This record gives sequence, C-alpha cells and structure tokens, in this order.
Amino acid sequence: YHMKVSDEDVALLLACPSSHNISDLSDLTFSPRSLPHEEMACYTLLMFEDLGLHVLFNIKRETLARFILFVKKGYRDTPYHNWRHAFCTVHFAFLLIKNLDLVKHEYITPLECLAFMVSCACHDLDHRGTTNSFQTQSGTVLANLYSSDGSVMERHHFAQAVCMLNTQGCNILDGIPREQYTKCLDLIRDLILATDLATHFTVFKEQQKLLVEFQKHKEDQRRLLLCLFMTACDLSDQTKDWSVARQTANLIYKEFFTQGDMEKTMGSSPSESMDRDRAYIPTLQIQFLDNIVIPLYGLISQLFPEAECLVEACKLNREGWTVADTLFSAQWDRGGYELLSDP
Ligand SMILES: Cc1nc2ccc(C(=O)N[C@]34C[C@H]5C[C@H](C[C@H](C5)C3)C4)cc2n2c(-c3ccccc3Cl)nnc12
Ligand SMILES: [Mg+2]
Ligand SMILES: [Zn+2]
Repeated sequence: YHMKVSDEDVALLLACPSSHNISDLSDLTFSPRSLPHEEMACYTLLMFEDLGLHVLFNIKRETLARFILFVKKGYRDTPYHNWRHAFCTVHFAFLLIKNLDLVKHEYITPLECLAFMVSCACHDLDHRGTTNSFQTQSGTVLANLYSSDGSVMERHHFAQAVCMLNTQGCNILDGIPREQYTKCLDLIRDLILATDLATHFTVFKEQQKLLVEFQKHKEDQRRLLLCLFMTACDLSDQTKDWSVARQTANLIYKEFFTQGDMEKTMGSSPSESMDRDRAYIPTLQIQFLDNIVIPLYGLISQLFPEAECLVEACKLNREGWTVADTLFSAQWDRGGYELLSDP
C-alpha cells in the first residue's frame, strides 16, 4: 500500500517559494519548530540542495521532491514522533554539517553526508507513539517481526525507509554506482538503528574513549561519530530555548502517558515515566539532561569547540526545570496539582 503522492503535489513542492532564504536557517540557535508546518517539505528540499547532494549524486530534483513528500506522508499524526520531529532532526544534521564544516574538513565523506541527511528524515518513519518495550510487552506485529534482534521500532523505521526508496520515482539513490548504493544503504541502516537510546547508552562509553583521539581517515571511527550525531539530531530540541525544550517534553509525556494508560487497561503496570499518576516531569527531565543530553553535547563540544553553545543551551534548560520544580512544588503545597495547568 502507498499513500499516493500526486504529480501536482510534486510540482507544488518544486515551485515552492521560501520566505526565509536558507542562510537564516543555518545558525545553531535557529529553531526549526518556528517554521510553518506546510513549509517544512520545501525547506527539506532546499537543505538537500544547499549541500549540493543532488549534483554530487545526480539526484533528479523531481525524484528528491517525491521522496520528501512520501517520507512526510510516512509519518503519523502522533503528539511528538511526527513529520515535524523528523524535519527538526534533518535540520539539526544540516546545522552540524554547515557549522562544523564536516565535509570540508573531511570528518565525513559526501556519501556519508547523504546517508546522514536521509537517515534523519527517515529515522522515525511510521512511529506509533509507543516505545520498544511496549511493542515487546504487548506482542505487536512489529515485535513479532523484530524483537529477537532488539531495537524493534528502529528496525521498522529502516524497513519503511527501504520501502520508500523502492517506490516508483522516489529512489534518490538510483543514480549512484552499485557498490556506493550498498554502502549508503548499510550506513542508513546503522544510523537509524543508532537512534535507539538504549543502544546509545551502551555505545556512548566507547564513543567517549574513541573520539578523544579521533582519526577521521578511519571509516569505523567516522561511523561512530555519525551515530553520535544521530542521537544529537534526535535530541536537538534540548539545544533550543526553554519554550521549545518545555513544549517538547510536554509532547513526549503526552505520548508516554497515553502508552501508560494503555498499559494499565491491558493489566500491566507502566514504568514511572509512563505513569501520569507517578511521573514528576521536572525531576525526570533533569535526570534525562544530566544522564544523556549534557554528556552527549559535551562530548561533541570536546571534539568541536564551536558546538560549545549547544551544551550551554542544555544547561540553561536544566536550570529551567529546577525553576519549574520550585514552582511545581510551591504550587503543590498551596493548592495541589490542578494549579499546575500548562500555561
Ligand atoms: C526530552 C526527552 N525526554 C526523554 C526522556 C526519556 C526518554 C527515554 O527513552 N529514556 C530511556 C531511559 C532508559 C535508557 C533508554 C531506554 C529506556 C530506559 C527509556 C532511554 C526519551 C526522551 N526523549 C527523546 C527520545 C529519544 C529517542 C527515542 C525516544 C524518545 Cl522519547 N527525545 N526527547 C526526549
Ligand atoms: Mg526513534
Ligand atoms: Zn526521533
């Protein structure tokens, strides 16, 4: 089955006028969520073209446009894991490539650059707003397909990406020689699998050791760096200002709590983070920032000093949650939870 992308949709996208020119989007502090939803496909096309990928890998503009529209339609309307999140992820990859000059300084090859951008666009395709453990525990179709290998959702996202590339008129890689095509697909697989945070947890120590004396001519080291970058793109809302970080947390816990409600009706008890009656968001977010987010961007800024501002932004957001915590608990003493309605 495929949601049809019409030729006029493609023509519309190809003719898309963009109010901002691409340079406005190139600053590390720019928040992609400030862009109108209906312009995101257009900016995705402009970012690919700005990197010259269509020239390097002779990708027909129409094929790229159709691919982007299919990917956009491949996302469901969940509170957080939707096309807007995918766009933000692609945009952050674009920011890293431009601001750290990744290709020019040969930290990544042009092919790795293409795989990086495509992986970000596809990394959460057909997400249902539920976690890997939910798939396994409730024995979903996806769990039956992939749970023996782990990273259930990420394997599904990759399978969906392959499906997109095999769709008539969408294969942006069909202009690439055979062995590069295979290498690119292999890389896209590794990069999408790298967005499983449970795997990131274990790989991160290896990345810390390795990236201190990074050797960019070694393919396996560039792959490790790209996996680190995938997590950085996936969590990039944390590098924006407080209003973005707070709103993103709200969307994520909306998904988490819906899952927790489902788990309760299914008779299994949800973990604390998924349980709206037990979860306390400020503490959970401070833990998430301390354990995963700040170490992640900290390692990147060790390698790329120009990324220092990203760590600062995350630390500011951590401050935001300590203030929210004080407010939450102060209101809690005064009048209880109903006072904490989201402004
Ligand atoms: C703001 C924010 N908070 C988040 C709080 C928690 C978690 C989360 O999965 N925690 C873990 C904590 C341990 C070790 C692993 C596996 C499980 C046990 C569950 C991860 C994710 C969060 N997250 C994401 C995000 C990134 C990738 C996939 C899914 C999501 Cl939701 N993107 N933004 C956020
Ligand atoms: Mg994901
Ligand atoms: Zn994601």
